[in-house]
Amino acid sequence: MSQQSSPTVFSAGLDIMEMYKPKPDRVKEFWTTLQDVWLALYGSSFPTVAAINGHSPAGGCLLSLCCEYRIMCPNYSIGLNETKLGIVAPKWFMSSMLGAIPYREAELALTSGRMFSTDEALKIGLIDEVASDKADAIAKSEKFLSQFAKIHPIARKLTKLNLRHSALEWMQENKELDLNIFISFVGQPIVQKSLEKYLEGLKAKQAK
Ligand SMILES: CCCCCCC/C=C/C(=O)SCCNC(=O)CCNC(=O)[C@H](O)C(C)(C)COP(=O)(O)OP(=O)(O)OC[C@H]1O[C@@H](n2cnc3c(N)ncnc32)[C@H](O)[C@@H]1OP(=O)(O)O
Repeated sequence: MSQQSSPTVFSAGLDIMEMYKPKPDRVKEFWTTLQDVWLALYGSSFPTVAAINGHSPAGGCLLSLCCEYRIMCPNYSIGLNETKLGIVAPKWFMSSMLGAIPYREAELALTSGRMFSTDEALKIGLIDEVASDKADAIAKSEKFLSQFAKIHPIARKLTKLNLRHSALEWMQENKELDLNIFISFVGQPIVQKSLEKYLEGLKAKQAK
């Protein structure tokens, strides 16, 4: 079960400061750590559920998409908003989203970098249930997980991993390629300019 202790943020996604003016000695570790987290969580043989008790943009949304079930508290936002930062959600971010919502919804959401409210996310299937608060989200998560007590664990595990096999196999075979794409993409001046503008927007919002 994945849930967070911040009062309003489930996960703010990747640290933009690691991508803005990236330090060559850190960038490889930064990206491979993310790949490894995804491999471990998306490929976990255990049943997994995200209790989303706060905003969940980009990498935060990805974290929840790695789980089999998502329960979200009201009045927060969730989505893969990368295009709003002038960056591109990698192939495996996209395939994680496609595991939850139909292609058409994913294409519209990804190309516009749309963030969904809790109710909108429920409507398109990006989340599975709405909880009234964190305690309710945890109770609902436990209820979801408890149903697997009656299911043969090996049958459940093999079914899950077979369904996720091609995405997991792609990553295992292409970690280096994916890292090189990230490094060359993030180093481009146009990408750096976009990240700078996005960070300025965040600061301006905070100053209000
Ligand atoms: C081919 C490969 C291409 C590359 C692909 C890379 C994929 C990228 C994935 C990502 O995850 S990118 C990150 C996307 N995240 C966001 O867009 C979140 C932006 N933040 C927000 O929307 C809000 O901050 C919030 C999370 C909703 C919280 O709002 P709140 O009002 O509570 O706080 P703020 O005042 O906005 O922020 C406080 C403080 O935190 C800084 N900050 C917020 N998010 C990030 C972040 N992701 N990285 C670094 N810093 C972040 C924000 O600037 C404020 O900083 P200070 O002014 O206090 O220094």
